[in-house]
Amino acid sequence: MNPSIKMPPQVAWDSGSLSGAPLMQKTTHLGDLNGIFADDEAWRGGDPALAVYRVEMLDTPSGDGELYTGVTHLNPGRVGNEFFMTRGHFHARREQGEVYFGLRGEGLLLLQAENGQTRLERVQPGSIHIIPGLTAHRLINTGHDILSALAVWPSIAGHDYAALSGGFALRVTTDILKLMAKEVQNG
Ligand SMILES: O=P(O)(O)OC[C@H]1O[C@](O)(CO)[C@@H](O)[C@@H]1O
Ligand SMILES: [Fe+2]
Repeated sequence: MNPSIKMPPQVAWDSGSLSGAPLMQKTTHLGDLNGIFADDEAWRGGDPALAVYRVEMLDTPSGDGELYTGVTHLNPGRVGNEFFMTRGHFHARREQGEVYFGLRGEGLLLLQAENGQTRLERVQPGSIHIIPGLTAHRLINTGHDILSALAVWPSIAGHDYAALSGGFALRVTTDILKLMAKEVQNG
């Protein structure tokens, strides 16, 4: 018998769109992000129905050893002077890591250790981000276009949002971004 060749799901590298397999989708609107942005007044003044980010995921099995694959499409925008970002989370199973790949747009991946120490990685088409266990993660769109990043993570990882109810220790605003650009220029 001839071996058969299966067509796997596809990601369109330019748009980040997934196809060729059953998908799941979730859109997070500005109104869902109460308490996430520093400027509460600016958040209240925004349109709660505005889409901030959309996650499309392959509808694949869960359980020990299974991996999830998804693409986050984060719109450009700001609340006050803070850039649009994902809610951000630790994994409920803290030791579980994750890999992100930048597909389009430009932004930052904010990483935070359990002791509150933060670091930033530049996200751009082709960038690879190894998020180790015990590390909270959030995508931030600092550009003018949609920021899309592919993520692969263990299905057992889960999400812990409560551990970050006080917010991440670093906020990326227009002012901070200008400061960081200056530091890069000055070496
Ligand atoms: O759960 P948050 O912080 O809204 O971020 C969503 C993104 O994070 C993931 O959980 C992957 O870490 C995906 O569901 C999605 O890519
Ligand atoms: Fe995650």
